[in-house]
Amino acid sequence: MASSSSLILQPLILPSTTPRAAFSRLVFLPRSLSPRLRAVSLSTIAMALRTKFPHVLTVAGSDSGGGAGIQADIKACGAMGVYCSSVITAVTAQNTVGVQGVHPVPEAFIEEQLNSVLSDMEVDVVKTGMLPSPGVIKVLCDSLKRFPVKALVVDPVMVSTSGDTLSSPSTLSGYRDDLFGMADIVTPNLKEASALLGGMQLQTVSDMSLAAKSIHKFGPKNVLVKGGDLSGSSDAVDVFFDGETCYELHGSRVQTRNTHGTGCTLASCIAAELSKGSPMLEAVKAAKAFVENALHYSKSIELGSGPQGPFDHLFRLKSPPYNVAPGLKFQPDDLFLYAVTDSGMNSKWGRSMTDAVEAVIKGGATIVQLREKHMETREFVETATACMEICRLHKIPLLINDRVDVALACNADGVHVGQSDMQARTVRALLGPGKIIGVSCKTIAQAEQAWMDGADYIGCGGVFPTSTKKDNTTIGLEGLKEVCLASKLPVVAIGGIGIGNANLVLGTGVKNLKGVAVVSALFDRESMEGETKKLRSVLERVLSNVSEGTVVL
Ligand SMILES: Cc1ncc(COP(=O)(O)OP(=O)(O)O)c(N)n1
Ligand SMILES: Cc1ncsc1CCOP(=O)(O)O
Ligand SMILES: [Mg+2]
Repeated sequence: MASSSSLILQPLILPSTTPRAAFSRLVFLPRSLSPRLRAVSLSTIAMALRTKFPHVLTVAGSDSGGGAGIQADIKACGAMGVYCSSVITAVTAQNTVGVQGVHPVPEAFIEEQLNSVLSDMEVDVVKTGMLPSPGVIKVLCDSLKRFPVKALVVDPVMVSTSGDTLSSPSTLSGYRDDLFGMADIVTPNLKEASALLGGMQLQTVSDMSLAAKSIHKFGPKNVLVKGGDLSGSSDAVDVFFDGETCYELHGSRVQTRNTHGTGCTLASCIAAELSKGSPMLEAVKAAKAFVENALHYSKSIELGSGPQGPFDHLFRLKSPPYNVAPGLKFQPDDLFLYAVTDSGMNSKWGRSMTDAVEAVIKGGATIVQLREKHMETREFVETATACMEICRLHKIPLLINDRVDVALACNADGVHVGQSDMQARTVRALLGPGKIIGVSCKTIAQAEQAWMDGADYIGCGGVFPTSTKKDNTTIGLEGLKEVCLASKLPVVAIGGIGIGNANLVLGTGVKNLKGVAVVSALFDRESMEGETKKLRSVLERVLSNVSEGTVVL
């Protein structure tokens, strides 16, 4: 083995994002190598370590308004951290009012653009948008046969939301007979799915499932039917079919006029995620979350006088990182065993907050809230940051009680607020759409307000008398049921709950009552892990009895 004196330290300039990453890429070569061999070795290593930049090629039309088409695709891919090249199939004159003109690019020149990019630039995924004529579809299919790529995403753009035609009806057979068979996914909206299926009526989610299955027969590996235009639906439901299973993907319907380009963006984000190596369903979910976030952040944009405005793909550049960092997405079932800490109890038993959090997670807690009424702010942030690390490791959401500032500082998954804390609507504005917000409610009116304010769940209680929270009114099981039945939100019960009475709570069998939140029954005990395990097994037993129809009291 060469001694250190016979080694040269040869830093290679290789793609790296941080100084630390650059340092870890320094390469040692023996001094004894001839300069020529050294040069050859270095270039071989450089080639081997070269970072391949994920690359999406979009084949679509230009939107002069910048909200949809090629412009949306490039911005979306950039926002997802992916390189995007573009083959332009048509130039459109459009704005927020509608499409004023379409100027198709000659097919031979589309072919030339495809050749230029595909022959040279290592494209991973091709995404298609506006393909104005059957001839363009044929040119594209031929190019893809000559230059195969890892995946093909087809957004069968036919008519703009303003009702203007973007591709001739004769393209329908080109899509169905030629392009779909090569596609990894096709992403029609309701109108496009209906046109592809000869005018089939699509009015419900089950119609969408049928449509997805029928379109799958044309040959694509996966189909996503987008339900953004489904009338009477309070959320944004898309149906994904992978040839075996149909999935309903629910998202929140963002109230905004700035929706121009959502279809192009969704398909581009799917392509971008695929180019990074994500599996298809994960790519679709990530794309849907991106679009939902972008719509949220763009609600206040005012551009143009028409009915449909553009949104901001690059919202992440302007938002503080804690607002957009992907945290744990809220799942109502996370409320099943909700552990709420108490520093008084921890110090009584001589344990740190981190040990306490680790113990309840090991015992089976499904979500944790740090409820610290007296801790100094600096200590609270440090403790919360340490607890966040533990929770992240175990994929358990961590919420902060009352203190939005602490939640922001430690990038917690969310905040729980009560009726005298900051209003949930303000918390939502500060935390952004991706974070979890819980609100304490004792009445139907409070539950309605929590829903309107954008809360994710309700904490309802005290169900039984408790000495943990002073002067707290007890609402009983009846009060709990009343709030649950009046709200669409998932509910967690709190107050005086433990191993001895958790069955009474979950045994009510109310559908949106998802779990129990517990302080003293876990933290004012010698073995927190053991107590959490016991409570979890009680809850699981009740749940299985309830789902079999037996209510255990
Ligand atoms: C899950 C859960 N539900 C209710 C509460 C109570 O919150 P709040 O009414 O703000 O009272 P304090 O906890 O702040 O005393 C909660 N913390 N968690
Ligand atoms: C925070 C809170 N909110 C309503 S009751 C309560 C206290 C619950 O504590 P315990 O589980 O010890 O009864
Ligand atoms: Mg509070």
